[in-house]
Amino acid sequence: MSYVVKEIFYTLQGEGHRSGRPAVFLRFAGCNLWTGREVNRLKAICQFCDTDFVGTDGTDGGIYKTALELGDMVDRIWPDNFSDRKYVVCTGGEPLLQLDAELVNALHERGFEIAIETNGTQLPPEGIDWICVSPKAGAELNLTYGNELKVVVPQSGIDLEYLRKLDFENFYLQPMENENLDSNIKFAIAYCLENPVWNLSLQTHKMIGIR
Ligand SMILES: C[S@@+](CC[C@H](N)C(=O)[O-])C[C@H]1O[C@@H](n2cnc3c(N)ncnc32)[C@H](O)[C@@H]1O
Ligand SMILES: Nc1nc2[nH]cc(C(=O)O)c2c(=O)[nH]1
Ligand code: SF4
Ligand SMILES: [Mg+2]
Repeated sequence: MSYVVKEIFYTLQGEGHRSGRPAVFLRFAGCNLWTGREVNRLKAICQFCDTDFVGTDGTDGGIYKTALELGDMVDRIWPDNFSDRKYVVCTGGEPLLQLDAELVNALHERGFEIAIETNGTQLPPEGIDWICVSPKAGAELNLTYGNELKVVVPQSGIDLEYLRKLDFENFYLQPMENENLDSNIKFAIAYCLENPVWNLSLQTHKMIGIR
């Protein structure tokens, strides 16, 4: 199995429960909820995406022919030493269109703890260490368990009362970045204060100017 990768980079997790944690981000190309092309955005199931996941032209992007080859590249990007803290966040695009048992094994063999950021439409291979699901209105939610549920708000057609009963350890609301960001933040704050199961997740990497 080969892997189509947009980019690989080392940064701090900006969002959710583990925000602030150093991680290699492995961004796969392609998504099942949007082509990634602006001309198709308004026809997409997911219309608010903030990410360019088309093609292989990012840092260390490319088509990796084997899990071993991709595992080696991720390992090369982790700093020397600190081998007990190795952490990779698989994202995209939709990582579960490509992440398979072979790649999970290759990353584990190199000492990585493996996280995913997923839209929840696909089921994961076994062994992923940290699952963050971010459901999308109008898309089937098939992955209903994990470590964190991170809902971008507001989204019409998303039922937060239903979602908070699912089998997750942590529940986050993340304000949608668009022209209404300020009011989206206010909405998320008010909702968390009234429904304290929910915690606020801010996209901190955007505030501090890192990737
Ligand atoms: C680009 S997605 C890639 C992973 C996967 N496809 C997903 O949707 O979870 C990574 C995270 O960014 C969130 N996100 C995307 N666009 C956003 C926006 N405009 N504002 C806030 N969060 C956004 C997603 O909901 C998801 O939690
Ligand atoms: N710093 C940083 N943190 C992130 N957390 C989730 C991201 C993503 O695009 O999946 C992301 C990202 O793109 N950058
Ligand atoms: S599901 Fe994720 S990657 Fe796909 S378009 Fe939506 S936010 Fe972007
Ligand atoms: Mg991002």
